[in-house]
Amino acid sequence: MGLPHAQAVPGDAGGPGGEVTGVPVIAADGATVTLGDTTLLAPTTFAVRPGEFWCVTGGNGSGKTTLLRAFLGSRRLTAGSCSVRGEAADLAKPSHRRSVASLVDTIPFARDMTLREQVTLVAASWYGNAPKTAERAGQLIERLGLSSLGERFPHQVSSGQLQLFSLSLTLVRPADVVLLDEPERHLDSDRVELVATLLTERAKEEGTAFLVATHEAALVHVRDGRVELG
Ligand SMILES: Nc1ncnc2c1ncn2[C@@H]1O[C@H](COP(=O)(O)OP(=O)(O)OP(=O)(O)O)[C@@H](O)[C@H]1O
Repeated sequence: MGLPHAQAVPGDAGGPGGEVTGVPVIAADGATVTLGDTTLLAPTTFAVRPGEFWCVTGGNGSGKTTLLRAFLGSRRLTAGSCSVRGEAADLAKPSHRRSVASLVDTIPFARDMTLREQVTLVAASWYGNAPKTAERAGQLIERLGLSSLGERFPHQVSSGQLQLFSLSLTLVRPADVVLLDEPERHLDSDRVELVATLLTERAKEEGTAFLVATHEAALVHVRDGRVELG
């Protein structure tokens, strides 16, 4: 018996249900992961263009994290392909790592640096050590409501605040594609709205493509397209 197929659902901005116009920045073509008799990801096909915000939905164990890891290049497919800017997703390629920012697996924190220092350090590694870099980091910290916590260490903030800090480490760098696995973790509904606004603004203003695995209606609501797994 063949594997079930994932279903791509168009959003308000049009999606895979219709013909994709423009060059997709990420594309899955029959992407499948099996391990022996176990299916981690059923064959999945869709394409996301620059500036689009896509959600990946489906029940627990339906393959959302597996799909994100396939685009990250850390999970090998057993059939089909996942490509970023026309090239197979492969973590070993510097060009791939430059294109893709992610919060899929836990980001390690430095215990002895403040939140602001860590976000600024990541920004400086991409944009150089300049006053404008610190300003950029500060603006993101402020947008995520962390300004008053910037001088604290990771062990001095709550789980939701740590999640916002992880998001700021992910979003402070340039990227063609951002992969997020349940960014709503530990966040109250006001913070989820804040994050949804920030992400969709970045998609529209900077042309970043987002692929976001989520169980959160507020994020699904703002999508341009959706991949339904399971
Ligand atoms: N290393 C592994 N070996 C065998 N099965 C695995 C492995 N990793 C994941 N799976 C299985 O693959 C399926 C997909 O897992 P995945 O983590 O992608 O699901 P998910 O949709 O992200 O789930 P959740 O909503 O619970 O986070 C699950 O049934 C899981 O048990």
